[in-house]
Amino acid sequence: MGTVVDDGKKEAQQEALQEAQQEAHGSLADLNPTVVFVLGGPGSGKGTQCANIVEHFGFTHLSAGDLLRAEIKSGSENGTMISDMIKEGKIVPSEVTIKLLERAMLENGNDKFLIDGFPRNEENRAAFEDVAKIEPSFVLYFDCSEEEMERRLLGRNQGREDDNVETIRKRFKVFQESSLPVIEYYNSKGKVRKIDARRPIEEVYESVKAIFAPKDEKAD
Ligand SMILES: Nc1ncnc2c1ncn2[C@@H]1O[C@H](COP(=O)(O)OP(=O)(O)OP(=O)(O)O)[C@@H](O)[C@H]1O
Ligand SMILES: Nc1ccn([C@@H]2O[C@H](COP(=O)(O)O)[C@@H](O)[C@H]2O)c(=O)n1
Repeated sequence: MGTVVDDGKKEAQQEALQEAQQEAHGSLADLNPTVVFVLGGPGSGKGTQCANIVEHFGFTHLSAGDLLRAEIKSGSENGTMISDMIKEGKIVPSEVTIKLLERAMLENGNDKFLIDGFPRNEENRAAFEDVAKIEPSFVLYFDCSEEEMERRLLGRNQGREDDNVETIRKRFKVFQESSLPVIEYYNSKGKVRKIDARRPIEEVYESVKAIFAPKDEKAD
């Protein structure tokens, strides 16, 4: 167990590291990126469609869930807390997730980001707005039935600890209670582009393409 002095030292080191990173990579305000939030229930196909968008439209894909899982693997002091939250389908405190997103955006340096699986609740949304001062251009919302999402997640086979029936149902509940209100918030601002995600991957992508390359513009 660390002493108070050790903890204080660690915090100071982290702050210094963050300042150094900011100096090296600038700030999000300098970068002023285009951001599209990609939302939808677990297993609705967000990651699958993001890969297509990256390939054809020059966006960088940042999945909040992937960043959190990488943080666990890195041996970070937050690793155990994050792992426990993910196993329960709970939402990790915003400051943790936002730091990871901010760092990834600055390190990457692209000015077009698909932010997948974020904001997951009202706290995520308000905190990101506060820290990053970025409004999304729009929100891509993949709408899918729970029955279909559960079928997909049980067949995903990526060894994820949260892809089991018990946790999947908890994740559905969190989506209904915490994430849908965020989608409704953006809908009230005219920012939601809703896609029927129950269809086959290629058909869903046709609808996605129409949003990113309207009318006669063609993707590569
Ligand atoms: N339209 C689709 N039809 C059938 N299967 C699909 C479709 N889209 C994605 N899948 C499959 O469903 C599984 C979940 O997809 P994906 O990982 O893209 O979902 P996600 O929304 O990113 O999930 P999560 O939020 O849990 O990370 C994957 O195995 C993927 O291959
Ligand atoms: N903004 C977020 C995003 C994700 N989480 C946690 O990660 C789990 C997996 O997320 P996926 O998007 O990869 O399905 C999710 O169930 C949460 O536990 C989070 O806390 N905050």
